[in-house]
Amino acid sequence: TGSSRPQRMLKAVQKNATKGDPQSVISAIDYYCRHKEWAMNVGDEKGLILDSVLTEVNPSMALELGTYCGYSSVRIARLLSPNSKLITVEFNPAFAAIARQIIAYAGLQDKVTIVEGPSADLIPKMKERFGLKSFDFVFLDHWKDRYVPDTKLLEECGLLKKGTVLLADNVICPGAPEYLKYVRNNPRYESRYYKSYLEYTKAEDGLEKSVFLG
Ligand SMILES: O=C(NCCCCCn1ccnc1)c1cc(-c2ccc(F)cc2)cc(O)c1O
Ligand SMILES: [Mg+2]
Repeated sequence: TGSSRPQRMLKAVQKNATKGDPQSVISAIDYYCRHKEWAMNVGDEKGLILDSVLTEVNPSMALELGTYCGYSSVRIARLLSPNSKLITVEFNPAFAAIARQIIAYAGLQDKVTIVEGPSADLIPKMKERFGLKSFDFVFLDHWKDRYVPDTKLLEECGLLKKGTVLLADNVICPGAPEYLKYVRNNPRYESRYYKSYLEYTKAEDGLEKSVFLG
């Protein structure tokens, strides 16, 4: 059997990026996925919006739901202050194995913890496992029908505090209509849509930024 798309992406990073240089890892993946083989990374255009929101929030504790190959983990971790951390949740062990190698290649392994398993099971264990009180920033990029239940779970587990920023990928394509309804009609959130494009394509997509009001 041949290689997988994530394995080919890792090879492209090892071939074209410089070890310990996160920006070169990001550029190598974006080049590969734009010119060789599409893949579901947040990508360079939506990535710039992610960067700007991150710089504004400057989180101490960040959570990512949906690691895939670690592209957005690298984008997030490269912008974190010293002693700040990213926890990223991946359901698929094969994805997690590649992500671990790509994050390590970028030299960001000390800032990122990858946890494997269903977010529904892992979220309620976060406080005890990582000794954390709450997250300042959450990037939602996993199964689109899990955005609402996992947001409710984060609320119920007391993992959101006043001012926590949720940023959701793909709210247009593939789409997360229930999530948009949930955060936009909810007095506990202040929401805003950032129009952009589906990674490496001309199709519309965008990010929804929602501030938890406590
Ligand atoms: O499905 C996506 N992501 C979830 C992957 C599995 C998550 C597993 N997991 C991790 C933790 N808990 C569960 C996704 C899809 C697309 C897309 C867009 C157009 C198209 F034609 C095909 C696909 C674009 C994205 O940007 C995406 O993020
Ligand atoms: Mg996505």
